[in-house]
Amino acid sequence: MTLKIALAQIDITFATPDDNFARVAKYVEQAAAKQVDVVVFPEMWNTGYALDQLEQIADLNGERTQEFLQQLAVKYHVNIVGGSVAIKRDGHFYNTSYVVNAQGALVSAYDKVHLFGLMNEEKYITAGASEVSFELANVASTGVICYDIRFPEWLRTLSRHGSKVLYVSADWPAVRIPQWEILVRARAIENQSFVVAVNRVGDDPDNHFNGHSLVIDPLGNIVSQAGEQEELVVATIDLDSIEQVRGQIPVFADRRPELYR
Ligand SMILES: NC(=O)CCC(=O)C(=O)O
Repeated sequence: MTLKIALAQIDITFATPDDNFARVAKYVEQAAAKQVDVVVFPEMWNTGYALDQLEQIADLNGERTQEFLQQLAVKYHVNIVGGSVAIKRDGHFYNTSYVVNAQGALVSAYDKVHLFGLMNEEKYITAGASEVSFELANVASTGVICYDIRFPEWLRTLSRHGSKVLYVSADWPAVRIPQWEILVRARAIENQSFVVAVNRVGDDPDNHFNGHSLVIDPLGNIVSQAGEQEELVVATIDLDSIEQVRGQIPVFADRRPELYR
C-alpha cells in the first residue's frame, strides 16, 4: 500500500491569522490538485510565535480552525494534518494539532506536551498531557509537535501500538537545523516508522526559519526533502516496507520495559 503525501512548507505571517488561513487554504487546493492522500502543515500556523498577543489572536476553542479544516477536507476530498494552531480553551492557551479526514471528521486533537523554553513557550502555553493516535487514509498514525521530537521516550510511547506514520509539525529555527535532521531520522529508525516532518520558512522577530522538511523511511533514509523556501513537496511512501523492517529487527518485541525508568 502506498500513501501520497504533500508537505506544505509555508511561511507564517506573524500575528495575522487571516493571512495565514488564506495561505493554508491555497496550499490545500494545490495539494489536492496533485491528488495527494494527505497534506501536512507546520506548527502554530495561525499566529506564529506571537505569544504575547495570544489573548487577541488565539483561536477560541479551536473552533475556527476545526471548521476551516473540515470544510477544506470535504471540498477537496483530502486528509489534512493541520499542523498546530494557538488556541484558547477554558482560560488557557494551548499549542494544538487538529487532524481531519477526507470525509471532514476530526480524527485527532493533540496539545503539545513538551514546551520549548528557549522560545518562552512555557510562559504562555499550557502543556498537554494526552497521548495521540489516529487512523488516516486507512493507516495507523500518530503525531507530535516540534520540540516533542527531542523526547524519544514520548515518541516510543505513542508508536508502541503499531503506528506506521509519525507526523511532525514544527517551527524549528534555522540555527538548529542540523539537529532537526538527525533527530527526525533517529525517531524513524528507533520506531521503525515513516516520519513526515514539516517545518516552516520565513522570519519572526526572534528567529529565522529555513524549512528542510523531510520524509524519512523506517531505516532512516531520506525519501524526500524540501529546500529553504516556501514550497509544496510531494512524496510517495510504500507502507509495505515497514513489516519487512520490523520483522528483521523486532525492537518492539525486544524491549525490556521492566528495566526502564
Ligand atoms: N517550536 C519548537 O518547539 C522549537 C524546538 C526547537 O527549536 C528545538 O531545538 O528543539
